[in-house]
Amino acid sequence: MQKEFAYPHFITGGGRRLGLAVIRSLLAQGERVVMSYRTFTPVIEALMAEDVHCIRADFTQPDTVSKMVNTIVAEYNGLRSIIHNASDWGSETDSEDLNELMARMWQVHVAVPYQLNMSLQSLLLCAAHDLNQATDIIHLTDFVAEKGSDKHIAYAASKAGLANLSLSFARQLAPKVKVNAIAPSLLMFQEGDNKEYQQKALKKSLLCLEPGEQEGVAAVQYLLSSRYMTGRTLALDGGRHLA
Ligand SMILES: NC(=O)C1=CN([C@@H]2O[C@H](COP(=O)(O)OP(=O)(O)OC[C@H]3O[C@@H](n4cnc5c(N)ncnc54)[C@H](OP(=O)(O)O)[C@@H]3O)[C@@H](O)[C@H]2O)C=CC1
Ligand SMILES: Nc1nc2c(c(=O)[nH]1)N=C([C@H](O)[C@@H](O)CO)CN2
Repeated sequence: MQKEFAYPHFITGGGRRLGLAVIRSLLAQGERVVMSYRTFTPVIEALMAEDVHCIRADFTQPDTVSKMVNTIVAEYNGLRSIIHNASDWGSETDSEDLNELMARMWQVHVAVPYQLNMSLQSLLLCAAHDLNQATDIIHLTDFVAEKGSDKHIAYAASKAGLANLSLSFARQLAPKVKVNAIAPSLLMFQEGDNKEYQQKALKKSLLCLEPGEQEGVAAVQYLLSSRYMTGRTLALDGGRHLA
């Protein structure tokens, strides 16, 4: 199979909300995109029709992850970025088996991002050499990685692990690859969030607003355009750390 020469962005969990918004912003810039999805929906079908390379992978099923890695390595000579967006916001109250919950949180938020960074870093380095500019790894973490969460304990711990990956990979891959994190506290509510929950969540920050997915898109775009940031976290939290 002829290898593709344009260096695409690779984003995980691109089928909805922030991941999908990031894809749309990259396509609008004329960039090529490879994405992973877990659930096939009409959105995925539409992205395929727009020449987005959509690869199915459930991060709790290692064989689907390995197959995805093999596909990317076989079809591309380099990657412009890896954006780790896929996430499972698991909670202790919704879980009957806490060992399974912790294992799943670690798998989705730490083990697979680690595997992808280790397996695909040569493609990032190759693109950086050819483009003569640094390429990027971006981890979507969470405000609670630093502060903890009493309702999403395993989730918060796994996001802290993901945040730590940013530090290690920033050391390992500099100067050819920049590695940063984005830590939102609130970007957008879930459809099922009731008014009482939303009001309580909004009051946790100084700015008391739901910024929406474009706040996250702007942060991704900043990191991709920055020439001098690595090993850092962009905190998108409305001043919650001071509230
Ligand atoms: N929304 C917010 O306010 C906040 C978001 N964040 C972080 O920002 C990022 C984007 O948030 P948001 O858009 O709300 O995320 P969502 O929870 O809406 O979507 C996450 C994506 O991850 C995918 N995913 C979930 N589990 C798996 C799995 N086991 N294997 C593969 N993919 C999986 C989903 O795939 P599919 O749809 O195909 O099932 C989905 O597309 C996440 O990392 C999140 O933790 C942090 C703080 C606040
Ligand atoms: N994977 C996800 N992680 C998180 C989500 C989400 O919808 N998906 N949402 C939040 C909330 O914004 C929470 O911080 C306040 O309601 C956190 N992480």
